[in-house]
Amino acid sequence: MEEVKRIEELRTLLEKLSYEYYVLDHPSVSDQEYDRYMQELIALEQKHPECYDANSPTQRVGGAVLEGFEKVEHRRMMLSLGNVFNYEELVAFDERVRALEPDVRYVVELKIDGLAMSLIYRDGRFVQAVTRGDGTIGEDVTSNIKTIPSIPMRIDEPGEVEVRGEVYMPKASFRRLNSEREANGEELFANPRNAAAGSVRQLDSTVCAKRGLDAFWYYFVNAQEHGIHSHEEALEELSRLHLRVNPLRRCCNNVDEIWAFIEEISARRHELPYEIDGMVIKVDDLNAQTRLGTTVKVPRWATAYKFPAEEVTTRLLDIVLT
Ligand SMILES: NC(=O)c1c(N)nc(OC2CCCC2)nc1O[C@@H]1CCC[C@@H]1O
Repeated sequence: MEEVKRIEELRTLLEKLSYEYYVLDHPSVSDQEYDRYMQELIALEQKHPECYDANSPTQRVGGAVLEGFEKVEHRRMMLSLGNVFNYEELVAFDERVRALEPDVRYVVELKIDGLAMSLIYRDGRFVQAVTRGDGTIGEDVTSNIKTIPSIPMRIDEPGEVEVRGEVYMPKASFRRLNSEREANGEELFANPRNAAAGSVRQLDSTVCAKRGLDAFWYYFVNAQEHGIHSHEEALEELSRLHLRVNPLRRCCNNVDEIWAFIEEISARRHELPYEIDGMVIKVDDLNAQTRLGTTVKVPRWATAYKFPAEEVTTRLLDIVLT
């Protein structure tokens, strides 16, 4: 009986250590100690097959190679974003919003250049990951998304929880992958976004596991049913559930505050360890979002400011030099 209790103890401990390392970036034990606990759990699980749990820390990688990806219909459409390209268009967006919501407050986030993803948890356990696809129908890429160590396999929230965010390939992973491919005479990926998309579409999750993907989560579906009233609160709730949320964001009360943040980030985006292709400006209050609604595919309560396209050379230099 002791060993079965130790299995649950180790699962909980390894989840905590994983959270500290991959989400807080503040490990409390050495890699060697982490590996010792993992080896102990693997050995105990082999002795007790009756304790098998697909959400155990030992089950992130491996499993069968898939024939293809199941199509999945999203409960709620995964929206895309309209774009603005300059200050004047940003002012026009704000005026359209303010016509309905005079006291609007925004949350401005980085626009991670990856691929949109939906995670489904049921009764506190990760059950499925689905790509955005066309917004209505996506693909089940659960086995690949399980390999991303910053994504918790268990959360402290009952019932059905869906969160959405962006899976991306950090610049360091991209450089390493392309130098390996170059050494093997393989075709290189053009950019981290393509490399992330190609990795998530691997039929063999052990390949995806080696690609060093990560993710930021930015949307709590049905947040209002969980007593959440604003986007900022939703992000804080995602953090409380141990999901990895990007801290580089700012609440803004007007266009000039938004523009100041855009200029600040634009100046330092080459230092970031991941690629961004703009900023996302969202109305903070969830009731105001509902009142503003959406068009066919994009919200009226959010827009993306896109950075001006860069010379190819600077982009390549950026990836090589940083
Ligand atoms: N790429 C991003 O970092 C990002 C973000 N920070 N926030 C959102 O908010 C969604 C919520 C409803 C409409 C857009 N979307 C993002 O990316 C979108 C998802 C689909 C197309 C864009 O990549």
